[in-house]
Amino acid sequence: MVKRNLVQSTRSIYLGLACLSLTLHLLLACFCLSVLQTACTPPASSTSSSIPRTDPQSRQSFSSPAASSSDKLPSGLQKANAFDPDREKALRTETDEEKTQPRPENLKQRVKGHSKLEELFSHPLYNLPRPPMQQDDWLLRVKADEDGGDEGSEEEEKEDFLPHDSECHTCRQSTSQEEGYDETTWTSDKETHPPWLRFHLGISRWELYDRKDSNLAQLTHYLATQPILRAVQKTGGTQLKLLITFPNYGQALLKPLRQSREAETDTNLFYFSDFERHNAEIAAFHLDRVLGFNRIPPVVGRLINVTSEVREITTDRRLAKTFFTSPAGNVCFYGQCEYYCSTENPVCGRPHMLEVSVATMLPDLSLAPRRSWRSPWRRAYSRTKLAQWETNPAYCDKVKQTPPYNHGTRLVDLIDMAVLDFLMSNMDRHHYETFESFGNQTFLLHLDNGRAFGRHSQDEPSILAPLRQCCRIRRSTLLRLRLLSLSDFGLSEVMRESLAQDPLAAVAPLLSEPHLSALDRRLAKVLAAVEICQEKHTDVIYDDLEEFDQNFEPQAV
Ligand SMILES: Nc1ncnc2c1ncn2[C@@H]1O[C@H](COP(=O)(O)OP(=O)(O)OP(=O)(O)O)[C@@H](O)[C@H]1O
Ligand SMILES: [Mn+2]
Repeated sequence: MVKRNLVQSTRSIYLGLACLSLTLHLLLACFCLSVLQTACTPPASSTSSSIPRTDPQSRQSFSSPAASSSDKLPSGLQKANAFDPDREKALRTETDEEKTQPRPENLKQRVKGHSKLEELFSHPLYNLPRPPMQQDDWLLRVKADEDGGDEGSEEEEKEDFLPHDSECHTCRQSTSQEEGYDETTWTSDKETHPPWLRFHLGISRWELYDRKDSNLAQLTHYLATQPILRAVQKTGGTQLKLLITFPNYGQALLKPLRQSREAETDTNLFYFSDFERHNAEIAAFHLDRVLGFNRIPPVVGRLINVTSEVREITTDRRLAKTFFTSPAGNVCFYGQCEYYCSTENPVCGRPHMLEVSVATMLPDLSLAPRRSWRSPWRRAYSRTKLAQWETNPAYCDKVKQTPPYNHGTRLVDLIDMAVLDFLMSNMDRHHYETFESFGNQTFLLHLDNGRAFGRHSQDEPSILAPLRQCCRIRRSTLLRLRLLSLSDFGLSEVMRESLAQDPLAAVAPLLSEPHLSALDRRLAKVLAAVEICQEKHTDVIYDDLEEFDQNFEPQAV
């Protein structure tokens, strides 16, 4: 009996021990699993840093060293994280956010692969070698540190960069901190400069900007998104426009929407009476770039709140006085200027939001003076008189003998401008400007394009008078025009694609289809005009490609 009890109790002890050992094994297994999982999951910071970034600014030197080093992660490491659900989610969120942002570079990515615009820009005619740059080929230079000491010179440089307030008559001068301006930390190091300053420092004797410079996309993004700290009326010219200032002292010229994009200019209206068009300013910048000129300061479209971004912040009393609420409940203003600044011609938000064009300001005149030239093909600006060039077919012979058109590239530069203006039907090119420091050896600034793209159903042959009368054209311009007339590219197609990069394209296309097809029709007319010239003359082509390789003549061009 005693023996039987002993056997039973021994059996239960063994059973208990077996259960205990099983529990311990289970616990050990759980512990191991959890430890192993932790070892496989990267720390939070490395998860986010391995996310591919499409934002070019995150690649810039402005980003922290940690962020930039993450871009250099070996591809194997990035692959190991590919199936992390959290990371996948974060990736999706970031991509969705980016999609909603009006970033030109995002749009560019979406069309990548079959982008006619990119194909065009990769053509040798859009990548012509420039002669080596001399010091005086740059418009501005960062002041050299004469003492050799870094710290002292930084202060000096900061002051050199500060914009002068030449346009501001009614506003206060005050310290930046009070007004909400950023503290400037710019040094002679290019990487510390905001996009507007890089643009200024990149202006050369030959062009306003380098199309391939990544700063161009940053500058347009900057213009489209920076908070507006100040808005005052801009003097000069005849129509209402504002000078706006951003927190890091960048400035831009703002032109408001005054008539719908579809409205064709009344044929009975004098060319100098038409309203300016905000979309014309934007489209002109794109057209000039597509033609390979790079002579228009970058312009973007933007939706602004006229109440919070103009009325409530303006220090311009003359402007503030003209605000009112329309019977429809929209906030309107009309400002003070020569043309259309009256209650009968208000600029109105819906009820607050207004489409505008925002153009980068050129360096202040005190830093980079400009010379204004009266165009020899200027219209009479009279209701009764005709200009000389309209009545004298041999007018160009006289111009060709007159400085500065008798020497260098000035005449073909003017003809480039006439081609641009004919394509967009701009009859308002009475003057043009150049940077004084470059003398006569420089490009022409194509400023003020607000009266372009007014009519699509008609072309204006008189705008081509300089080409028809002088029978002269730059070879590189002609070859690019021929390239753009080929079905592989198509001016209207590349323009449609280029304009789709603008933030306002999300509201409505910047140029309607009839305007785009007018571009193709007019391009054919320019090429026909050159052919007629070539039938009569032998010296039509100004060969600016002579010094380069002769292979620029593409087979089909
Ligand atoms: N991006 C710019 N940066 C600096 N100055 C500019 C810029 N655009 C225009 N300006 C200057 O401002 C002046 C007026 O601008 P704009 O010609 O666009 O005005 P406007 O009212 O259309 O003139 P107009 O009535 O003569 O057509 C120009 O002559 C030029 O000197
Ligand atoms: Mn104008």
